[in-house]
Amino acid sequence: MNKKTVFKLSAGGRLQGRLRVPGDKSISHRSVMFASLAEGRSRISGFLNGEDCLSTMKAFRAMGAEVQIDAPDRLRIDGVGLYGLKAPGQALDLGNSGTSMRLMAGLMSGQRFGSVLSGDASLSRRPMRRVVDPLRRMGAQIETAESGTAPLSIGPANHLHGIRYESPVSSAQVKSCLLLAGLYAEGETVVVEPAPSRDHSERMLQVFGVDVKARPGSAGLRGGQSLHASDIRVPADISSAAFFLVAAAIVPGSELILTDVGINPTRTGVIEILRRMGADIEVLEPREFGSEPVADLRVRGVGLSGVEIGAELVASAIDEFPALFIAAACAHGETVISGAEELRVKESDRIQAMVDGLRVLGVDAEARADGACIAGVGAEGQLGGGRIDSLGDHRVAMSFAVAALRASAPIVIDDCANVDTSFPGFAELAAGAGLPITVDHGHD
Ligand SMILES: O=C(O)C1=C[C@@H](OP(=O)(O)O)[C@@H](O)[C@H](O)C1
Ligand SMILES: C=C(OP(=O)(O)O)C(=O)O
Repeated sequence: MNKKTVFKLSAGGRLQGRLRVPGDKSISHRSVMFASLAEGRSRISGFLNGEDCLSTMKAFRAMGAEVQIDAPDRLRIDGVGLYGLKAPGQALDLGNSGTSMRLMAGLMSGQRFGSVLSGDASLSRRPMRRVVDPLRRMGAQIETAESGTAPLSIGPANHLHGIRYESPVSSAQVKSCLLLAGLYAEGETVVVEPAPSRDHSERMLQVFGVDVKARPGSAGLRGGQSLHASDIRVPADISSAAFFLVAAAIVPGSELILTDVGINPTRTGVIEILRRMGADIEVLEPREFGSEPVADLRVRGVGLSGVEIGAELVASAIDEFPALFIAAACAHGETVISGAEELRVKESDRIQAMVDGLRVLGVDAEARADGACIAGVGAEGQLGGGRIDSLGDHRVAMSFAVAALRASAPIVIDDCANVDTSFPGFAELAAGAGLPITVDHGHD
Protein backbone atom coordinates (compact mmCIF):
# COMPACT_ATOMS: atom_id res chain seq x y z
CA MET A 1 0.00 0.00 0.00
CA ASN A 2 1.20 3.48 -0.77
CA LYS A 3 2.13 5.23 2.46
CA LYS A 4 3.08 8.47 0.83
CA THR A 5 1.13 11.62 0.19
CA VAL A 6 -0.12 11.88 -3.39
CA PHE A 7 -1.50 14.96 -5.16
CA LYS A 8 -4.25 14.21 -7.69
CA LEU A 9 -5.20 16.84 -10.21
CA SER A 10 -7.87 16.86 -12.83
CA ALA A 11 -7.02 18.69 -16.03
CA GLY A 12 -7.79 22.34 -16.69
CA GLY A 13 -9.08 25.17 -14.55
CA ARG A 14 -8.47 28.82 -13.96
CA LEU A 15 -7.43 30.66 -10.80
CA GLN A 16 -9.20 33.68 -9.41
CA GLY A 17 -9.15 35.57 -6.14
CA ARG A 18 -7.10 37.25 -3.48
CA LEU A 19 -4.85 35.20 -1.23
CA ARG A 20 -1.98 35.34 1.19
CA VAL A 21 0.60 32.59 1.04
CA PRO A 22 2.41 31.65 4.29
CA GLY A 23 5.39 33.46 5.75
CA ASP A 24 8.83 33.67 4.18
CA LYS A 25 10.90 30.60 5.01
CA SER A 26 14.30 32.31 4.96
CA ILE A 27 13.12 35.16 7.18
CA SER A 28 11.30 32.80 9.56
CA HIS A 29 14.44 30.68 10.13
CA ARG A 30 16.50 33.77 10.84
CA SER A 31 13.88 35.24 13.16
CA VAL A 32 14.08 32.20 15.43
CA MET A 33 17.86 32.03 15.33
CA PHE A 34 18.53 35.70 15.97
CA ALA A 35 15.77 36.12 18.58
CA SER A 36 17.16 33.09 20.44
CA LEU A 37 20.64 34.67 20.49
CA ALA A 38 19.35 38.09 21.50
CA GLU A 39 19.00 39.58 24.95
CA GLY A 40 15.35 40.09 25.82
CA ARG A 41 11.97 39.09 24.40
CA SER A 42 11.18 39.18 20.68
CA ARG A 43 7.80 38.67 19.11
CA ILE A 44 7.54 37.14 15.63
CA SER A 45 4.38 37.44 13.54
CA GLY A 46 3.69 35.87 10.18
CA PHE A 47 6.08 33.02 11.07
CA LEU A 48 6.11 30.10 8.63
CA ASN A 49 4.70 27.16 10.51
CA GLY A 50 6.34 24.73 8.07
CA GLU A 51 8.44 21.68 8.90
CA ASP A 52 11.76 23.34 8.00
CA CYS A 53 11.29 26.32 10.32
CA LEU A 54 9.90 24.04 13.02
CA SER A 55 13.16 22.04 12.80
CA THR A 56 15.05 25.25 13.51
CA MET A 57 12.69 26.12 16.35
CA LYS A 58 13.05 22.67 17.96
CA ALA A 59 16.83 22.87 17.74
CA PHE A 60 16.91 26.20 19.59
CA ARG A 61 14.47 24.96 22.20
CA ALA A 62 16.78 21.98 22.74
CA MET A 63 19.56 24.49 23.47
CA GLY A 64 17.57 26.42 26.03
CA ALA A 65 15.84 29.20 24.09
CA GLU A 66 12.34 29.84 25.45
CA VAL A 67 10.02 29.73 22.45
CA GLN A 68 6.30 30.19 23.14
CA ILE A 69 3.86 29.50 20.31
CA ASP A 70 1.04 32.02 20.79
CA ALA A 71 -0.59 31.02 17.47
CA PRO A 72 0.74 28.87 14.61
CA ASP A 73 2.27 31.99 13.02
CA ARG A 74 3.07 33.93 16.22
CA LEU A 75 6.05 33.23 18.45
CA ARG A 76 7.36 34.84 21.60
CA ILE A 77 11.05 34.15 22.15
CA ASP A 78 13.07 34.88 25.27
CA GLY A 79 16.62 34.97 23.98
CA VAL A 80 19.56 33.58 25.93
CA GLY A 81 22.23 35.99 24.66
CA LEU A 82 25.20 35.29 22.39
CA TYR A 83 26.86 32.95 24.94
CA GLY A 84 23.73 31.57 26.61
CA LEU A 85 22.96 28.46 24.53
CA LYS A 86 23.27 25.11 26.34
CA ALA A 87 24.57 21.81 24.98
CA PRO A 88 21.68 19.85 23.46
CA GLY A 89 21.23 16.38 24.97
CA GLN A 90 21.36 14.72 21.55
CA ALA A 91 22.03 15.28 17.85
CA LEU A 92 20.01 18.16 16.40
CA ASP A 93 17.80 16.68 13.67
CA LEU A 94 17.21 19.35 11.04
CA GLY A 95 14.94 17.24 8.83
CA ASN A 96 14.88 18.38 5.21
CA SER A 97 16.23 21.87 5.82
CA GLY A 98 19.47 22.97 4.18
CA THR A 99 19.08 26.47 5.59
CA SER A 100 18.93 25.17 9.17
CA MET A 101 21.97 22.97 8.72
CA ARG A 102 24.23 25.44 6.95
CA LEU A 103 23.41 28.45 9.12
CA MET A 104 23.63 26.41 12.30
CA ALA A 105 26.99 24.94 11.24
CA GLY A 106 28.36 28.47 11.58
CA LEU A 107 26.59 29.21 14.82
CA MET A 108 27.54 25.91 16.48
CA SER A 109 31.18 26.42 15.48
CA GLY A 110 31.24 29.34 17.89
CA GLN A 111 29.81 27.50 20.92
CA ARG A 112 31.82 26.25 23.89
CA PHE A 113 30.13 22.85 23.63
CA GLY A 114 30.17 20.25 20.86
CA SER A 115 27.18 19.29 18.73
CA VAL A 116 26.04 16.99 15.96
CA LEU A 117 23.76 18.22 13.14
CA SER A 118 21.84 15.56 11.21
CA GLY A 119 19.07 15.49 8.64
CA ASP A 120 16.85 13.29 6.49
CA ALA A 121 18.02 11.28 3.47
CA SER A 122 17.77 14.26 1.09
CA LEU A 123 19.63 16.67 3.40
CA SER A 124 22.25 13.98 4.04
CA ARG A 125 23.11 14.00 0.32
CA ARG A 126 23.62 17.76 0.03
CA PRO A 127 27.10 19.32 -0.14
CA MET A 128 28.40 20.72 3.16
CA ARG A 129 32.06 21.37 2.26
CA ARG A 130 30.99 24.78 1.00
CA VAL A 131 30.50 25.77 4.66
CA VAL A 132 32.91 23.36 6.35
CA ASP A 133 36.01 24.48 4.43
CA PRO A 134 35.73 28.21 5.23
CA LEU A 135 34.65 27.43 8.82
CA ARG A 136 37.84 25.38 9.28
CA ARG A 137 39.82 28.33 7.98
CA MET A 138 38.23 30.36 10.79
CA GLY A 139 39.47 27.76 13.29
CA ALA A 140 36.34 25.62 13.63
CA GLN A 141 36.60 21.93 14.57
CA ILE A 142 34.12 20.34 12.22
CA GLU A 143 33.85 16.92 10.59
CA THR A 144 31.57 15.60 7.86
CA ALA A 145 30.87 12.13 6.49
CA GLU A 146 33.50 11.08 3.94
CA SER A 147 31.40 12.39 1.08
CA GLY A 148 31.45 15.91 2.56
CA THR A 149 27.86 15.54 3.71
CA ALA A 150 25.89 15.45 6.97
CA PRO A 151 25.98 14.46 9.75
CA LEU A 152 28.24 17.29 10.87
CA SER A 153 30.16 16.86 14.12
CA ILE A 154 31.25 20.15 15.57
CA GLY A 155 33.74 20.34 18.42
CA PRO A 156 33.72 22.99 21.17
CA ALA A 157 35.09 26.29 19.89
CA ASN A 158 38.70 26.94 20.63
CA HIS A 159 39.42 30.25 19.09
CA LEU A 160 37.73 31.51 15.92
CA HIS A 161 39.28 34.29 13.91
CA GLY A 162 37.65 36.35 11.17
CA ILE A 163 38.53 35.73 7.52
CA ARG A 164 37.85 37.36 4.20
CA TYR A 165 36.21 34.66 2.12
CA GLU A 166 35.67 34.83 -1.62
CA SER A 167 32.94 32.27 -2.08
CA PRO A 168 32.92 30.34 -5.37
CA VAL A 169 29.10 30.06 -5.15
CA SER A 170 26.43 32.68 -4.65
CA SER A 171 24.79 31.29 -1.57
CA ALA A 172 23.00 33.08 1.24
CA GLN A 173 23.43 29.93 3.30
CA VAL A 174 27.23 30.09 3.00
CA LYS A 175 27.28 33.84 3.61
CA SER A 176 24.95 33.65 6.62
CA CYS A 177 26.82 30.67 8.07
CA LEU A 178 30.08 32.60 8.05
CA LEU A 179 28.49 35.76 9.45
CA LEU A 180 27.06 33.73 12.34
CA ALA A 181 30.47 32.15 13.04
CA GLY A 182 31.90 35.65 12.65
CA LEU A 183 29.87 36.85 15.64
CA TYR A 184 32.08 34.55 17.75
CA ALA A 185 35.34 35.31 15.95
CA GLU A 186 38.11 37.72 16.73
CA GLY A 187 38.31 40.53 14.19
CA GLU A 188 36.26 40.96 11.05
CA THR A 189 34.61 38.30 8.88
CA VAL A 190 33.87 39.32 5.29
CA VAL A 191 32.15 37.24 2.61
CA VAL A 192 32.35 38.20 -1.06
CA GLU A 193 30.15 36.42 -3.63
CA PRO A 194 30.18 36.13 -7.42
CA ALA A 195 26.58 37.49 -7.56
CA PRO A 196 24.48 38.90 -4.73
CA SER A 197 22.47 36.30 -2.82
CA ARG A 198 19.48 37.07 -0.59
CA ASP A 199 20.41 39.56 2.14
CA HIS A 200 17.86 38.75 4.88
CA SER A 201 20.59 37.95 7.43
CA GLU A 202 22.29 41.29 6.94
CA ARG A 203 18.99 43.19 7.20
CA MET A 204 17.75 41.32 10.25
CA LEU A 205 21.07 41.39 12.13
CA GLN A 206 20.98 45.18 11.74
CA VAL A 207 17.46 45.21 13.19
CA PHE A 208 18.85 43.28 16.18
CA GLY A 209 21.48 45.97 16.63
CA VAL A 210 24.51 44.37 14.95
CA ASP A 211 26.74 46.61 12.88
CA VAL A 212 26.87 44.79 9.51
CA LYS A 213 28.67 46.21 6.49
CA ALA A 214 26.49 45.07 3.60
CA ARG A 215 26.80 45.83 -0.08
CA PRO A 216 25.38 43.90 -3.03
CA GLY A 217 27.76 40.95 -3.32
CA SER A 218 29.51 41.32 0.04
CA ALA A 219 28.79 41.38 3.76
CA GLY A 220 30.97 41.69 6.84
CA LEU A 221 30.83 42.12 10.58
CA ARG A 222 33.12 42.31 13.62
CA GLY A 223 32.95 39.56 16.23
CA GLY A 224 31.66 39.94 19.79
CA GLN A 225 28.63 42.13 19.04
CA SER A 226 25.53 41.28 21.02
CA LEU A 227 22.00 41.10 19.64
CA HIS A 228 19.09 43.00 21.17
CA ALA A 229 15.54 41.65 21.07
CA SER A 230 13.28 43.02 18.37
CA ASP A 231 9.82 42.32 16.98
CA ILE A 232 9.76 40.83 13.48
CA ARG A 233 6.88 40.83 11.00
CA VAL A 234 7.50 38.17 8.37
CA PRO A 235 6.29 38.91 4.82
CA ALA A 236 4.49 36.29 2.71
CA ASP A 237 7.06 34.15 0.88
CA ILE A 238 7.68 35.15 -2.73
CA SER A 239 8.97 31.60 -3.31
CA SER A 240 5.53 30.25 -2.37
CA ALA A 241 3.75 33.06 -4.22
CA ALA A 242 5.70 31.98 -7.32
CA PHE A 243 3.49 28.90 -7.82
CA PHE A 244 0.48 31.19 -8.00
CA LEU A 245 2.21 33.74 -10.20
CA VAL A 246 2.94 30.96 -12.67
CA ALA A 247 -0.50 29.34 -12.24
CA ALA A 248 -2.25 32.57 -13.19
CA ALA A 249 0.28 33.56 -15.85
CA ILE A 250 -0.13 30.32 -17.86
CA VAL A 251 -3.93 30.45 -18.10
CA PRO A 252 -5.35 33.35 -20.10
CA GLY A 253 -8.32 34.84 -18.24
CA SER A 254 -7.07 34.13 -14.73
CA GLU A 255 -6.44 36.88 -12.23
CA LEU A 256 -4.98 36.66 -8.74
CA ILE A 257 -3.93 39.16 -6.12
CA LEU A 258 -1.27 37.88 -3.73
CA THR A 259 -1.02 40.00 -0.60
CA ASP A 260 1.91 41.04 1.63
CA VAL A 261 4.51 39.38 -0.59
CA GLY A 262 8.15 40.07 0.24
CA ILE A 263 9.77 41.93 -2.65
CA ASN A 264 13.31 42.22 -1.37
CA PRO A 265 15.28 42.93 -4.58
CA THR A 266 17.53 39.92 -3.96
CA ARG A 267 14.42 37.70 -4.33
CA THR A 268 12.42 39.20 -7.20
CA GLY A 269 14.04 37.39 -10.13
CA VAL A 270 10.84 35.43 -10.69
CA ILE A 271 8.89 38.64 -11.38
CA GLU A 272 11.61 39.86 -13.71
CA ILE A 273 11.76 36.56 -15.62
CA LEU A 274 7.97 36.18 -15.93
CA ARG A 275 7.69 39.77 -17.15
CA ARG A 276 10.36 39.09 -19.77
CA MET A 277 8.18 36.17 -20.86
CA GLY A 278 5.32 38.64 -21.31
CA ALA A 279 3.45 38.07 -18.02
CA ASP A 280 1.21 40.81 -16.70
CA ILE A 281 2.33 41.34 -13.08
CA GLU A 282 1.65 44.56 -11.19
CA VAL A 283 3.32 45.54 -7.93
CA LEU A 284 0.67 47.26 -5.80
CA GLU A 285 1.08 49.40 -2.70
CA PRO A 286 4.77 48.83 -1.98
CA ARG A 287 5.45 49.22 1.75
CA GLU A 288 7.71 47.86 4.48
CA PHE A 289 7.54 45.20 7.18
CA GLY A 290 10.45 46.37 9.32
CA SER A 291 13.55 46.15 7.16
CA GLU A 292 11.90 44.10 4.39
CA PRO A 293 9.94 45.56 1.46
CA VAL A 294 6.53 44.00 0.69
CA ALA A 295 3.72 44.60 -1.80
CA ASP A 296 0.57 43.02 -3.17
CA LEU A 297 1.09 41.40 -6.55
CA ARG A 298 -1.62 41.30 -9.20
CA VAL A 299 -1.10 38.73 -11.96
CA ARG A 300 -3.29 38.21 -15.01
CA GLY A 301 -3.05 35.36 -17.50
CA VAL A 302 -1.83 36.30 -20.98
CA GLY A 303 0.19 34.36 -23.55
CA LEU A 304 3.84 33.83 -22.55
CA SER A 305 6.89 33.60 -24.81
CA GLY A 306 10.10 31.62 -24.33
CA VAL A 307 13.21 33.51 -23.15
CA GLU A 308 16.87 33.00 -22.40
CA ILE A 309 17.60 33.01 -18.68
CA GLY A 310 21.29 33.42 -17.88
CA ALA A 311 23.45 33.32 -14.77
CA GLU A 312 22.74 36.96 -13.84
CA LEU A 313 19.16 36.11 -12.89
CA VAL A 314 19.76 32.77 -11.20
CA ALA A 315 20.53 33.79 -7.60
CA SER A 316 17.49 36.06 -7.28
CA ALA A 317 15.12 33.33 -8.50
CA ILE A 318 16.95 30.19 -7.33
CA ASP A 319 14.00 28.43 -5.66
CA GLU A 320 11.52 29.53 -8.33
CA PHE A 321 13.06 27.58 -11.21
CA PRO A 322 10.86 24.51 -10.84
CA ALA A 323 7.80 26.76 -11.27
CA LEU A 324 9.54 28.63 -14.10
CA PHE A 325 10.09 25.32 -15.95
CA ILE A 326 6.28 24.99 -16.04
CA ALA A 327 5.89 28.56 -17.32
CA ALA A 328 8.45 27.74 -20.02
CA ALA A 329 6.59 24.56 -20.99
CA CYS A 330 3.41 26.61 -21.53
CA ALA A 331 5.10 29.48 -23.39
CA HIS A 332 5.34 30.00 -27.13
CA GLY A 333 8.84 29.03 -28.33
CA GLU A 334 11.97 27.86 -26.62
CA THR A 335 13.29 28.77 -23.16
CA VAL A 336 16.98 28.22 -22.47
CA ILE A 337 18.21 28.27 -18.87
CA SER A 338 21.95 28.46 -18.14
CA GLY A 339 24.23 29.22 -15.18
CA ALA A 340 21.84 27.34 -12.89
CA GLU A 341 23.97 24.31 -11.86
CA GLU A 342 23.09 25.02 -8.20
CA LEU A 343 19.65 23.56 -8.96
CA ARG A 344 21.29 20.13 -9.05
CA VAL A 345 22.15 20.21 -5.32
CA LYS A 346 18.81 21.22 -3.80
CA GLU A 347 16.31 18.82 -2.16
CA SER A 348 16.53 16.90 -5.45
CA ASP A 349 18.43 17.45 -8.68
CA ARG A 350 15.84 19.98 -9.80
CA ILE A 351 17.08 20.19 -13.39
CA GLN A 352 16.69 16.45 -13.91
CA ALA A 353 13.50 16.15 -11.86
CA MET A 354 11.77 18.91 -13.83
CA VAL A 355 12.96 17.71 -17.25
CA ASP A 356 11.92 14.12 -16.47
CA GLY A 357 8.49 15.26 -15.29
CA LEU A 358 7.96 17.54 -18.29
CA ARG A 359 8.81 14.63 -20.60
CA VAL A 360 6.13 12.53 -18.90
CA LEU A 361 3.73 15.34 -19.86
CA GLY A 362 4.91 15.13 -23.48
CA VAL A 363 7.04 18.28 -23.45
CA ASP A 364 10.22 18.41 -25.49
CA ALA A 365 12.75 19.27 -22.78
CA GLU A 366 16.46 18.60 -22.49
CA ALA A 367 18.65 18.77 -19.37
CA ARG A 368 22.03 20.45 -19.58
CA ALA A 369 24.83 20.54 -17.02
CA ASP A 370 23.90 24.05 -15.89
CA GLY A 371 20.28 24.37 -16.99
CA ALA A 372 17.81 23.16 -19.57
CA CYS A 373 16.21 23.79 -22.93
CA ILE A 374 12.42 23.61 -22.99
CA ALA A 375 10.21 23.81 -26.08
CA GLY A 376 6.94 25.39 -24.96
CA VAL A 377 3.55 24.29 -26.28
CA GLY A 378 2.28 27.89 -26.63
CA ALA A 379 -1.00 29.47 -25.55
CA GLU A 380 -3.06 27.23 -27.86
CA GLY A 381 -1.27 23.99 -27.01
CA GLN A 382 -1.71 21.63 -24.08
CA LEU A 383 0.49 19.56 -21.82
CA GLY A 384 -0.31 15.87 -21.46
CA GLY A 385 -1.26 14.12 -18.25
CA GLY A 386 0.47 11.32 -16.36
CA ARG A 387 2.19 10.21 -13.18
CA ILE A 388 5.08 12.32 -11.89
CA ASP A 389 7.65 11.48 -9.22
CA SER A 390 8.36 14.60 -7.16
CA LEU A 391 11.30 12.76 -5.53
CA GLY A 392 10.13 14.15 -2.21
CA ASP A 393 11.00 17.68 -3.36
CA HIS A 394 8.35 20.19 -2.24
CA ARG A 395 8.97 22.63 -5.08
CA VAL A 396 8.88 19.94 -7.77
CA ALA A 397 5.57 18.67 -6.35
CA MET A 398 3.90 22.11 -6.29
CA SER A 399 5.19 22.98 -9.76
CA PHE A 400 3.61 19.93 -11.38
CA ALA A 401 0.38 20.58 -9.48
CA VAL A 402 0.20 23.96 -11.22
CA ALA A 403 0.97 22.35 -14.60
CA ALA A 404 -2.39 20.54 -14.45
CA LEU A 405 -4.12 23.82 -15.30
CA ARG A 406 -2.80 23.41 -18.85
CA ALA A 407 -2.97 19.63 -19.12
CA SER A 408 -5.27 17.57 -21.35
CA ALA A 409 -5.56 14.69 -18.84
CA PRO A 410 -5.19 14.20 -15.06
CA ILE A 411 -1.82 14.46 -13.33
CA VAL A 412 -0.89 12.35 -10.30
CA ILE A 413 2.15 13.42 -8.27
CA ASP A 414 3.88 11.01 -5.89
CA ASP A 415 5.81 11.71 -2.68
CA CYS A 416 4.32 15.09 -1.80
CA ALA A 417 4.48 15.08 2.02
CA ASN A 418 7.46 17.45 1.99
CA VAL A 419 5.28 20.25 0.64
CA ASP A 420 4.72 20.86 4.36
CA THR A 421 8.37 21.88 4.73
CA SER A 422 7.81 25.22 3.00
CA PHE A 423 4.09 25.53 2.25
CA PRO A 424 1.71 23.89 4.75
CA GLY A 425 -1.85 24.19 3.46
CA PHE A 426 -0.79 24.53 -0.19
CA ALA A 427 -3.44 22.16 -1.55
CA GLU A 428 -6.29 23.76 0.41
CA LEU A 429 -5.27 27.32 -0.51
CA ALA A 430 -4.80 26.38 -4.18
CA ALA A 431 -8.09 24.45 -4.31
CA GLY A 432 -9.87 27.49 -2.88
CA ALA A 433 -8.50 29.62 -5.72
CA GLY A 434 -9.61 27.08 -8.36
CA LEU A 435 -6.82 24.50 -8.72
CA PRO A 436 -8.49 21.09 -9.21
CA ILE A 437 -6.40 19.30 -6.56
CA THR A 438 -7.14 16.59 -4.01
CA VAL A 439 -4.68 15.01 -1.60
CA ASP A 440 -4.43 11.32 -0.80
CA HIS A 441 -2.43 10.83 2.39
CA GLY A 442 -2.12 7.07 1.86
CA HIS A 443 -2.55 4.48 4.59
CA ASP A 444 -0.25 2.92 7.15
O1 LIG B 1 19.50 31.38 2.96
C1 LIG B 1 18.39 30.90 2.72
O2 LIG B 1 17.41 31.06 3.46
C2 LIG B 1 18.21 30.15 1.45
C3 LIG B 1 19.16 30.25 0.47
C4 LIG B 1 19.08 29.51 -0.79
O3 LIG B 1 20.05 28.48 -0.77
P1 LIG B 1 21.58 28.71 -1.19
O4 LIG B 1 22.19 29.64 -0.23
O5 LIG B 1 22.19 27.34 -1.09
O6 LIG B 1 21.54 29.23 -2.57
C5 LIG B 1 17.71 28.92 -1.06
O7 LIG B 1 17.79 27.95 -2.07
C6 LIG B 1 17.10 28.31 0.18
O8 LIG B 1 15.81 27.85 -0.07
C7 LIG B 1 17.01 29.32 1.29
C1 LIG C 1 16.47 24.75 -1.29
C2 LIG C 1 15.51 24.98 -0.42
O1 LIG C 1 15.62 24.98 0.96
P1 LIG C 1 16.80 24.48 1.89
O2 LIG C 1 18.12 24.72 1.19
O3 LIG C 1 16.65 25.26 3.15
O4 LIG C 1 16.56 23.01 2.14
C3 LIG C 1 14.14 25.34 -0.90
O5 LIG C 1 13.31 25.67 -0.05
O6 LIG C 1 13.86 25.29 -2.11
